[in-house]
Amino acid sequence: MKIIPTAIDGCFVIEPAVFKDGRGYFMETFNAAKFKELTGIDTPFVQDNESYSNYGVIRGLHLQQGKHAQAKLVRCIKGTILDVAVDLRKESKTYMQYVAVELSGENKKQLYVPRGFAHGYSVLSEEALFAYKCDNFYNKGSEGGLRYDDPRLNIDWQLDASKVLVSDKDIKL
Ligand SMILES: Cc1cn([C@H]2C[C@H](O)[C@@H](COP(=O)(O)OP(=O)(O)O[C@H]3O[C@@H](C)C(=O)[C@@H](O)[C@H]3O)O2)c(=O)[nH]c1=O
Repeated sequence: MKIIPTAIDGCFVIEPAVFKDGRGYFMETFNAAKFKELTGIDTPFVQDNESYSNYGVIRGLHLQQGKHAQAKLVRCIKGTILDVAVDLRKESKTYMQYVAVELSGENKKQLYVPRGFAHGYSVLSEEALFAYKCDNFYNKGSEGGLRYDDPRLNIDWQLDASKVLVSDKDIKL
């Protein structure tokens, strides 16, 4: 397992060790002890989520606020996505800056998104299976976010604009 820092403090990429053999491969997708040793974060992840989407879907940019804030450890099991984390920590040097990382079933990279970030992703492949761990429970009443096309961010989601599919909830952000 390797930790690769990003341009934003506290947000980093994880490359798990992958053991390939004649049968296929094996990898640890999360190991609390190694995670703590390498990152210093003693994370009590309490919820695991999975979502499936087709090409053109953008989910985000989401966060939960206040005491319901969530850190997330995200990965793409199948397909390819562009994962985006926007720093909304008011005191941060990189406030309103973002990291964008391609995560795929092939590269097996994970992104750690700290509390105080808005998070989203676009689906670049025909289909994508996405999974993530959260260190706080889902709380509908504390949901907030930014629109995927917020002009202050001007994120290139790497999609054909005519194929973009966003939920009604996310259009209203
Ligand atoms: C996120 C979530 C949703 N739900 C329900 C609410 C709703 O009826 C249905 C779909 O919810 P959403 O449209 O919010 O799902 P989605 O747009 O996939 O929301 C997710 O997007 C990504 C980018 C994130 O970062 C996540 O934290 C989460 O906000 O699932 C839960 O029951 N538990 C959860 O933890």
